[in-house]
Amino acid sequence: MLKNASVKMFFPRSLASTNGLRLFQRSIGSVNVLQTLRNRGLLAQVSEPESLLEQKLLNGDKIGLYCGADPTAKSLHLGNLLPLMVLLHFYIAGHDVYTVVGGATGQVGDPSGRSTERVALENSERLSNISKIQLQLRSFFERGLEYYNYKHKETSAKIGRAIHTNNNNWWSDMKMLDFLAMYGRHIRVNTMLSRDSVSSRLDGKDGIGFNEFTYQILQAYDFYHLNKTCDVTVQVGGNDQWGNITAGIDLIGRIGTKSKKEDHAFGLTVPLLTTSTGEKFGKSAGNAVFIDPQITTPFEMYQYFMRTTDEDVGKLLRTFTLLSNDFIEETIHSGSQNPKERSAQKLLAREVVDLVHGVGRGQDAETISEVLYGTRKLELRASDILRTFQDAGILIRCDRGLPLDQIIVHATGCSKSAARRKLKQGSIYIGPERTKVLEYSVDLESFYIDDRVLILRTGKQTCYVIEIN
Ligand SMILES: Nc1ncnc2c1ncn2[C@@H]1O[C@H](COP(=O)(O)OP(=O)(O)OP(=O)(O)O)[C@@H](O)[C@H]1O
Ligand SMILES: N[C@@H](Cc1ccc(O)cc1)C(=O)O
Repeated sequence: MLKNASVKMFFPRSLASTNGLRLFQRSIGSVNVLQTLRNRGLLAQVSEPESLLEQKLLNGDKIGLYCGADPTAKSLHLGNLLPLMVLLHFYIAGHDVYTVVGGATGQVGDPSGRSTERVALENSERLSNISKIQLQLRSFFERGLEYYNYKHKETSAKIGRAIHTNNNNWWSDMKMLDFLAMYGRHIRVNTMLSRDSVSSRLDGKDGIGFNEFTYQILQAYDFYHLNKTCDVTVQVGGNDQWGNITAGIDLIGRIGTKSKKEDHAFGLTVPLLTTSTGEKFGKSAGNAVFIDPQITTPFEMYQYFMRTTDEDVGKLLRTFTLLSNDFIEETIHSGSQNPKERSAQKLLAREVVDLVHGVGRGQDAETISEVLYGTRKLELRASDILRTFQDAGILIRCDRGLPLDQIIVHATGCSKSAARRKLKQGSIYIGPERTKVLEYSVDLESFYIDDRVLILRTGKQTCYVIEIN
């Protein structure tokens, strides 16, 4: 949580509002979604025959796609959103998307991309993670659609269906003997051994546990099950999931389904979002930005994107928003005339917060940023400031009539003598105009915004918003 907004400085200026069709990704309909994804840098690998999938899309065929997430944490993070963005593009183009929370697979542990075995979670923790992640998956598509509709006012898009499920639904009644008898012969151990997630562990001194070794079979069967029961033909995941996804394609290919023998299953992977040092951005690397507002507040997410470098901002705008590539290019080009404004970063931060936390939350985060950083003359009303700071959990309350030294003590937690020292040293500024004050006995009334809000700055870096009751 943000602790009363101790801040790093950046100085964005407001960018003109981005509503309107011109700015936005068009409804895709029979347009080739694969090409859209490629243009946005959202495709790492597509399984063959790629041209067949492309043709289906161009024919206007409706397809079913899925992506899974294991309940290994309380919350999804930004890295997990990449494959979900791919599903969102298909969803708004009229295709059906399925999400699978790994109630069953989460008990086993995916070895993909890891050099050590996962630590098993307590049942209670896993169950709690499952319900939180299910809610997040549902809300991602609801908010994604809301975000899309808000911007794309001209036509009602041809939306598909978003269906959310848990692989425990089909694994809980599965008997081991039945599974081995029915599917064991279709699964080749030599292929399993050759997958990166397994082969990379075979030479290490700890090897790999049987649980993690069999993980690919579970995910392969999930794909087979969804293919058979819901007509899902495409699985989407991060590029580290390629082995598990192709295991599913192999299984579907070997067993086939009577009704649609000619039907192929496909895999699409997204490039892994990495840190500047090339590490996968996620839970295991401990560098995740979570989408649960209790863990990473919308304002912290906004700040995270505001810190994007000029080199990365275009890529992230294409990845994490539905704004059209033309509009993104235009923004970056006009932003480069005045780099201090960081207008592309500001657009990115506002759009992603809107998409993840709901339309309007990006503007709220921008409001907080303007108050905290005093980037321009403050024209906000007290009610807007109070609501946004209250929602962000960083509003401080004080009784009317308290002298300034006591307000400083209350806001910062320092001692009364330290507060008076700060005043004497000239490091206290108050009010929207950042007026330097040296005396604790100063009359505060004239510095209040709408007679209810006091902005207090201690030094250049830290700002507090105080509601005067
Ligand atoms: N940094 C990332 N970039 C792109 N996709 C990612 C990233 N991190 C996770 N994913 C994808 O999100 C989906 C769900 O992943 P999962 O729930 O296992 O999270 P994870 O962060 O990969 O977990 P862990 O770090 O514990 O391995 C998978 O398809 C995975 O490839
Ligand atoms: N193995 C995936 C999660 C997943 C689970 C079940 C599936 O059917 C698909 C994907 C991961 O760890 O990222």
